[in-house]
Amino acid sequence: MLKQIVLASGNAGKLREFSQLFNSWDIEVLPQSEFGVTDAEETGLSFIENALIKARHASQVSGLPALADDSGLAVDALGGAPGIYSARYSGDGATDKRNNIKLLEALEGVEEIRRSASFHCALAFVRSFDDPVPLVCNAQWRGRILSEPVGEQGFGYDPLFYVASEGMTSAQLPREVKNRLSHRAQAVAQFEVMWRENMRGIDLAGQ
Ligand SMILES: O=c1nc[nH]c2c1ncn2[C@H]1C[C@H](O)[C@@H](COP(=O)(O)OP(=O)(O)OP(=O)(O)O)O1
Ligand SMILES: [Mg+2]
Repeated sequence: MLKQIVLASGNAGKLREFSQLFNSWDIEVLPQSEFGVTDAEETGLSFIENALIKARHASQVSGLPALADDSGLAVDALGGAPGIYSARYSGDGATDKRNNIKLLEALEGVEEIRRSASFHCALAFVRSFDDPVPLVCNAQWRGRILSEPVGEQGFGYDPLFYVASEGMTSAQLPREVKNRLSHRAQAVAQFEVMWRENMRGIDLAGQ
């Protein structure tokens, strides 16, 4: 029987990537919206704390195991900002576009060699809302922030994130390439190892 887990995210770009990343798994990963789960307040001080908050919230509302992703962009020249505040960087009513504009303003005049940055992704998986032994993983992807957006694919800060090994931004990468290299892809690969070690033979919420 197909096992169901809730994906604790309201971000359409992430949900698209996860549906591809989990494509070959024998579990059904359903977005939190299908269970009426609304956004949790991200009050943590780290990606992993926020991922846990989101996963526990989605599990509590849905009654199912839940997986959450908390991710963001840390720019070295900005002391790691916007970091866990990446989605809220441009304040109330923040959008990807406004966040990108704010980032370009913050980096105005900063020379190319000092524009290094990392995407971070923390994943948290809980079997139930009060799971005392969640599965957690963390990964990062190094790049450099361009001076103007390039590319139409992906979401968030992708048009500004230049990936040297590919010679293009993550918004220009074919999605299967982003889904091989990205912080999220690497975190899911770690998660797959943990899943195999920890979940073998475990009944998911009695399913
Ligand atoms: O691969 C990525 N490519 C580009 N940008 C990215 C990526 N991964 C995270 N990001 C940016 C988007 C957002 O500004 C922040 C995530 O914030 P984060 O709170 O984890 O997600 P969110 O609020 O959009 O949705 P949700 O919390 O429901 O999962 O980092
Ligand atoms: Mg969020």
